Amino acid sequence: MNQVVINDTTLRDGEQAAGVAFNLEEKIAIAKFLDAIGVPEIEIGIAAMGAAEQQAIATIVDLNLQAHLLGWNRAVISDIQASIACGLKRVHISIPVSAIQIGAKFQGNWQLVLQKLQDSLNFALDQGLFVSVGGEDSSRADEQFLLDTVLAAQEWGASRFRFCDTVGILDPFTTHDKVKKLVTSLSIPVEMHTHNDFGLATANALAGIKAGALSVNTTVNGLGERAGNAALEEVVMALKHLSKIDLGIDTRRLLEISQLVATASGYNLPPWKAIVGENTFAHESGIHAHGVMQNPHTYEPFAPEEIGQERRLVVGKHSGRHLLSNVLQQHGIILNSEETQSVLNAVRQESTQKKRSLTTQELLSLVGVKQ
Ligand SMILES: CC(=O)SCCNC(=O)CCNC(=O)[C@H](O)C(C)(C)COP(=O)(O)OP(=O)(O)OC[C@H]1O[C@@H](n2cnc3c(N)ncnc32)[C@H](O)[C@@H]1OP(=O)(O)O
Ligand SMILES: O=C(O)CCC(=O)C(=O)O
Repeated sequence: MNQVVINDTTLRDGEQAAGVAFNLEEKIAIAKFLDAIGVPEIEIGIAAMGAAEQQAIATIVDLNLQAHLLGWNRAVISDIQASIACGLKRVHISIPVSAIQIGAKFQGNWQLVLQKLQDSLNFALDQGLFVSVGGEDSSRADEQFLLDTVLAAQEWGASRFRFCDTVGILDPFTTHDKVKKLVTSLSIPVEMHTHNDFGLATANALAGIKAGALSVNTTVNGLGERAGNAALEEVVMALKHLSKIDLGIDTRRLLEISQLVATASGYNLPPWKAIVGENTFAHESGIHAHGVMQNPHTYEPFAPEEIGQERRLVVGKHSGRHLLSNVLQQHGIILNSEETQSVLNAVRQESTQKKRSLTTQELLSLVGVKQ
């Protein structure tokens, strides 16, 4: 299998999440971090948005990162001129490809859309740029029209095609079928761009890769339009552990970049967020904690250190004797069986009342230890 690459779009689709607006420092920090952990390509913004965005793009270009930097454009020559003015050498040109999108935006005039693509593509190629072409709403497009469009883009000189499940309506099986058809008919690589409206963005990205896609769009924390995109941390870890594809990303810093983007976006993650949520390596339930204390693999799919996280054993409503004794022993407290059960009952009561697990201090004061 050829090497699969990440093209992270936290700074473009990620920032399109309603209510998210990164400032220049945050954009620079995110771009540098993505580069530092080995993300090979970063979609850094939309120059057509105006002066502030152009300044941010140009500043990131000037950082001379290892990663390839890509700018997002409509099939509009002035958009591409704006990208060029920022110093970008790679541009992505997007056109709508489904009947519903072409109907709403171009009154159903698909010839006009193709003409705009050809004109803007020619313009970008004349400037010596690498050009990726995106099919907005590829998943709802007529399959023959989509294929004809992509074949035309390939013939006109596009270097890659982005298959977009713009409204996240695919499942992994349908994704695999659709992407396989494209991959077998094209000589340029296919890139996956999947949305999470039904919670399937990562699964669909993986299905596309299994079908032969060689590039995948991600965003840190899955940030993005509506329910978001395929999450960088999920795609990287699922490919590594489930598909045995190591992308060479420094996974030990995934938690750190997740926290950076969460802060910059102004949105905290739910504790159960896959890979980077604060509970992904926390064990409270008696049976789980007992198992983990014998062998962490009983209830952990990989070691927490692999993403820069730490394991936590937490005493709460669902805890059992083994966990409780273990925690108390760490504080020099050894109880007999009856005493342990009585503390456990008190833990259940207090935890239910407080609607959370207990801090060590709260546990110790239940046992009568003064701190
Ligand atoms: C699925 C996606 O995520 S696509 C990316 C979406 N991202 C964004 O929209 C964020 C950044 N966007 C912006 O800042 C603005 O929308 C701009 C600068 C691109 C355009 O702004 P405005 O000129 O004010 O237009 P507005 O956003 O209201 O409407 C979009 C226009 O682009 C046109 N358009 C939409 N998609 C495309 C396309 N792929 N190629 C060419 N034109 C397009 C629409 O038909 C409409 O054209 P019109 O002004 O001639 O009617
Ligand atoms: O890049 C494109 O072509 C469109 C990307 C996009 O954000 C989407 O379709 O959801």
